[in-house]
Amino acid sequence: MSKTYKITLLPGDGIGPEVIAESVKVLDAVSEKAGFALEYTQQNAGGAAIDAHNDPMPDSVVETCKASDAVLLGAVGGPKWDALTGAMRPESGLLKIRKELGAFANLRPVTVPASLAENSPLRPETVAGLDLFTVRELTGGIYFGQPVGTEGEGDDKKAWNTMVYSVGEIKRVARVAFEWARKRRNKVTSVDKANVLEVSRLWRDTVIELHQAEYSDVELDHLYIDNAAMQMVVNPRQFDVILTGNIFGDILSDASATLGGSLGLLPSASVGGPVGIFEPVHGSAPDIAGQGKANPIAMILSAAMMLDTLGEEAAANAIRAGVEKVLNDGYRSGDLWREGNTLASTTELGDLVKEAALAAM
Ligand SMILES: NC(=O)c1ccc[n+]([C@@H]2O[C@H](COP(=O)([O-])OP(=O)(O)OC[C@H]3O[C@@H](n4cnc5c(N)ncnc54)[C@H](O)[C@@H]3O)[C@@H](O)[C@H]2O)c1
Ligand SMILES: CC(C)[C@H](C(=O)O)[C@@H](O)C(=O)O
Ligand SMILES: [Mg+2]
Repeated sequence: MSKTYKITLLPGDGIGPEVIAESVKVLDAVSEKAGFALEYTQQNAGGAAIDAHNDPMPDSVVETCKASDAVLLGAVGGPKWDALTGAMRPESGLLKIRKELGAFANLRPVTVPASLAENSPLRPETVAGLDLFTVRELTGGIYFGQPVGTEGEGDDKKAWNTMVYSVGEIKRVARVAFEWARKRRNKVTSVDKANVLEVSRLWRDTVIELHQAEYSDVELDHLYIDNAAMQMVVNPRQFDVILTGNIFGDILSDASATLGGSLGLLPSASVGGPVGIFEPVHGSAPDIAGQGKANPIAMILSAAMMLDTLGEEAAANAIRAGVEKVLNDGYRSGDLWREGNTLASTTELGDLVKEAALAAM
């Protein structure tokens, strides 16, 4: 009997459904060849769930996710729902599912194959062959801290959010970063704002203590977030694993999209709980939705990270090899296209990656 994994698909909004379809196409092909099966349950999330159920993440969807082996998520949000506030926003639905699944560590790798270096807005020699890995805390910090509120009227109207971390929250995500560093080039750069924020002072002290107690074999340094954002584009090769909090990681990981030249390339895995969520770094890209222009590679590589987590590394590696082959052969969606490349649509890229992945098995 071949192994069957239960996957919940949350395509979401905008380009979410378009890129999810390509990842499923690739997954179906490699799983069949590798001899395991994926059984999908598709549910609404974000704006699509607001439209269908008046709730961006209904409890029934959370229960389906909890009962599965992994969740593949496209993207949520868009102009249609932008006037909504608080828990009714599509983005709140995403925060809810991350929290409910205990996905406190968001892994955001960035690799730039030599063939992509010419597509980067940065110099090819700055980015060719680059390989870095951000571990972003995902269920705490200013996204979740209390109190949150708005009060008053006119010029006296105020609003506030609170950035809170406990030692326990910092330690558990820092451990993830140190463990990944040991499997990679053995270096962690912790990014904070300890020159200004109490919460960052605690972050830095806790990372230093944990490092001394359990991970002194790993090289550790610290950068302030403003400097880190600058270093990311000027000298990205200094980084191996970047460890940072929720909002700094959000910003820094979009900045890291400049390295390969597009957000449409960056996958992520949100892990730590019993069921992982595999979601591209990008959003619903309303500006290109419905036009066949979306780059499906971020979503396809997120699906590969899902297979790694399920223990199907051979199929995951074949997907990554397929993506690399297609890029080496010069195919590009519009976000990356330059003179000399071959322009490909979302579905064409999915087909090409599928064939190249199968050939790599
Ligand atoms: N994980 C998520 O669900 C997620 C992440 C980020 C933003 N969002 C939401 O998405 C909506 C749009 O946000 P935004 O415009 O700030 O960010 P975005 O990531 O959707 O788009 C930013 C830019 O990158 C481009 N882009 C993104 N993904 C691409 C892809 N796969 N292929 C080609 N180009 C791509 C877009 O066209 C756009 O120009 C908002 O509602 C936001 O809250 C959701
Ligand atoms: C849509 C939003 C809630 C989300 C985040 O900030 O975490 C997104 O920007 C991301 O990077 O996954
Ligand atoms: Mg983001």
